Amino acid sequence: MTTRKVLTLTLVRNIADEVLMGLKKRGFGEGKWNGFGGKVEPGETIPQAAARELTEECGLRAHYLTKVGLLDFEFLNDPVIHEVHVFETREYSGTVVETEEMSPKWYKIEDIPFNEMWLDDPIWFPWYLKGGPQFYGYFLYKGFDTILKQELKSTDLPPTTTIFESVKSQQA
Ligand SMILES: COc1nc(N)nc2c1ncn2[C@H]1C[C@H](O)[C@@H](COP(=O)(O)OP(=O)(O)OP(=O)(O)O)O1
Repeated sequence: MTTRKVLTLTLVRNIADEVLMGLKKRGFGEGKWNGFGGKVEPGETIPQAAARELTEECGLRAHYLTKVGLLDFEFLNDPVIHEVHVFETREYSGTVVETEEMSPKWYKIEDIPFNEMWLDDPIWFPWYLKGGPQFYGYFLYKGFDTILKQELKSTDLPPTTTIFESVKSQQA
């Protein structure tokens, strides 16, 4: 029987259209560049978890988060499926800082370090970058270096946005 671990992954874009990536310093995905995120804790909504993880991992507070996609990762002989909710923000406050978990760096789109990221990233990232409806992806991994099955499709859902009024009012 499988169980689902619900996780978030947030991509931050600046006015120069760069993407903030984080080099994971410990734990799952150590040594890989990724967006910012982690487990949804009891009592949190998924966007609240995404906002919290973003602040914990790179210091930024999102003014809003737009849900751009959903990714399911299954690992052969592992009953735990990673259900990863992917968000984007382009409005935030605070200063980018290195944390215990992540070393952040802005990347121009053409310089995103796909060869130092999860194998699935070069597959779905271009869908994210081109915009449009939310995407859905499924990846079956054998270990962490082989993808046995993959599916990526567009859904009919438009991107949905959660605005964090408390952050906005703190700015006023
Ligand atoms: C191969 O599967 C994955 N690919 C990609 N590109 N990203 C993934 C995959 N599986 C999970 N992720 C994302 C989702 C999260 O943003 C992180 C994992 O978060 P982490 O393990 O750090 O989350 P927590 O369990 O909350 O960890 P801490 O309690 O240590 O913060 O990677």
